[in-house]
Amino acid sequence: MANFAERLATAVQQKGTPTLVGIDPRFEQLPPSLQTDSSLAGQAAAFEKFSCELIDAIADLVAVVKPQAAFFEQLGPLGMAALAKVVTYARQQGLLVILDCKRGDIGSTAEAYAKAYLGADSAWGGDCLTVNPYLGDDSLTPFVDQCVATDSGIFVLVKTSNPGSGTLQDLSIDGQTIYRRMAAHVESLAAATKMPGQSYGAVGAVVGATYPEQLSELREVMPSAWLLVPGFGSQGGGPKDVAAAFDANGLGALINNSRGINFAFAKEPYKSKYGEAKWQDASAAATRDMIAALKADTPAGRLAAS
Ligand SMILES: O=C(O)c1cc(=O)[nH]c(=O)n1[C@@H]1O[C@H](COP(=O)(O)O)[C@@H](O)[C@H]1O
Repeated sequence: MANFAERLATAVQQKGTPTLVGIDPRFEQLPPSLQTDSSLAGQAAAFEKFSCELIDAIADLVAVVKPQAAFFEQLGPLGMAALAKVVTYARQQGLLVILDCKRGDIGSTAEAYAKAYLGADSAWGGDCLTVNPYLGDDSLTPFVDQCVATDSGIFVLVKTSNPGSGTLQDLSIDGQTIYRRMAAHVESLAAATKMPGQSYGAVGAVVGATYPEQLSELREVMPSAWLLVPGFGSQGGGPKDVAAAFDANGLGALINNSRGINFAFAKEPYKSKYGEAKWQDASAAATRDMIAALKADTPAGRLAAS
């Protein structure tokens, strides 16, 4: 099997878009027809149905999905079982799966997380995992080793999209911000996991669309790292904000949109056109619109198939 960076680049080229659909089910925001049973079992069944139908709606359009574990985890074991089925279903539809679990712990424990989530033969079968690096460099090593052993990948939090991300990440130490220092470490891991002739390694970085200046700075200092860029749509980021995340070929960045695609049926212009009854069509239309916007206003327009 090709390594993660190569599989990702190939998949993005084939679909011709860096659009990443986040799967973030919220029971009270699901189409009302799926809100019939609010017991934990009922919610878990609704999440599974919603997620799989969402995957059906967008599988031909995008290369990657990112299920957010938190929404499934809040339902306990039944939610986690639903998440496992969603991951399997997404992979069966030919999509790459980034498990958004934001794991991180001391090295010996991180090893267990890495084994749990990374690789086709792991219990969760993820192609990729989001990782919280603030326990330090040794906490990342087991994830990186597992990526190399199983042709999988990780995205490390560097500059997150939330309003409070500056509290810690923007602090300056010896004239350098913490996020910039983390970026240097991610770049060294990305470069070390790069195969000869490849542009990117198995280690990528999360950088929010809500901080376009930092996104531009971080693209430059992490030339070997794929960027996962959340914050598009509901958090305020737009195509122009993410344009600097790409390389000259339109590769190197995945732009995530969760709520804007999941619940498109509840917002104009999709609400009037599709409504709740055709919520899957609304999600597909919102995805197509995002693809078109990224194509028009970012280097993603240079992707071969676009
Ligand atoms: O790692 C992430 O995906 C992530 C990092 C970050 O800095 N900001 C961020 O919003 N996310 C996740 O990306 C998704 C964004 O959702 P929307 O704002 O609905 O598009 C959520 O699942 C967040 O948990």
